[in-house]
Amino acid sequence: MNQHRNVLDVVDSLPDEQRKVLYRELYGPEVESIELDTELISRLEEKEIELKAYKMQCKLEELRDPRVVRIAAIQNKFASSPSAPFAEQWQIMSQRMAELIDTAAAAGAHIVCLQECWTTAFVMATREKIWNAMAVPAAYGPAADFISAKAKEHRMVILSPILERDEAHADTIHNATAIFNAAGQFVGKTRKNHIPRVGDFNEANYYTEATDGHPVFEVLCSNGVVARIGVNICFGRHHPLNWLSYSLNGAEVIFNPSATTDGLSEPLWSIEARNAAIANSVYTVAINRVGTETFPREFTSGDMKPAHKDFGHFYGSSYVTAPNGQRTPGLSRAEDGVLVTEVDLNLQRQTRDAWMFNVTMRGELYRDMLQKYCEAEFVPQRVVDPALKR
Ligand SMILES: NC(=O)NCCC(=O)O
Repeated sequence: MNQHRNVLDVVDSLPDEQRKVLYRELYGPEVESIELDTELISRLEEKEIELKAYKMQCKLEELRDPRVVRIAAIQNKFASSPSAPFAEQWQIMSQRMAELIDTAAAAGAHIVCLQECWTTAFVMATREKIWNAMAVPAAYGPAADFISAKAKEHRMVILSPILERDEAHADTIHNATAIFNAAGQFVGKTRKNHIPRVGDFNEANYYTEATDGHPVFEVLCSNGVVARIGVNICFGRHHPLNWLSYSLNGAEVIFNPSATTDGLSEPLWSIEARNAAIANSVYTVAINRVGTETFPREFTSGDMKPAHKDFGHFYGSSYVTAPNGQRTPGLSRAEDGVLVTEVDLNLQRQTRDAWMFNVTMRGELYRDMLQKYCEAEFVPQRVVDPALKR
């Protein structure tokens, strides 16, 4: 069996009747595919780019116009080699990214998000500081100029997750996402709130937890729709309060640019971003890298395993979930791809009106719990079985 088949490939190979039942149970009502230009698809085959496009369902409302936008996720391998000279790595990577962004534009995307730290290999496993040389400023410099030009060319909002060098703050390094509007202007940046300390993800050697809260960016799409977007970077997807905070600040779509490997998180992948969409009545866009990145020197991870030069396979499988839990099929586990999803942002309010999680959330209950928990004198609220009492 092809090791890169995923659950939907298996579901798709079933007889129609069974496929429909399983699909409904796993992913909600089946999403509609968007017809794509066959010439475009064959051009993309030559470039080894998978393009999938879907449309989420949403009811028409009597008093509000639909607010339809196409949101896109890009997942890709590191196109260069981590052993190549740094300038060459950037050149090859940006060339490949140009093809992927052009693909999203050709499929009519209004907002596109790239994967976590797209400008570099996922170097943090090594703990070597030489890679800091590849960090770039968010608002200016090579990555910003490149993304700004692409945003302007395609009149597309672009979310560009980078390894950031903050020159104004003593050259510190951060894991950030820069947001550019459809005119190519820098809108702002946001940083990673939760830094992993698991497996080979040794990111605390490079940067610290963000202190900028949960900013939500209100952006104007080229079709006139205003969308409110948040960016929950990678490891933050394991933290429900992180998702909640973007949603409380008004996010309608929360992107989750990630880099995560099969031995570690794959069983969690299809659950977490989808659950966050349901719990917060938002669209979520989970994006993961693909491929295996081999570094020039061995590293260890304090887990008693032998030294190694790669940290496993990034399994892609990027997908989108709607506020009502309906989700798209994922992109491939192994190939570069672009996932375009047409959504009506009105579905957020429709879902809230139906389920009322926004009304039943009991904010004050959890405010009080967290307040107590954060105090040094915190005593857990436990009731002990008398049989256990001495
Ligand atoms: N990039 C990153 O935060 N990865 C951590 C591993 C995971 O969250 O699955």
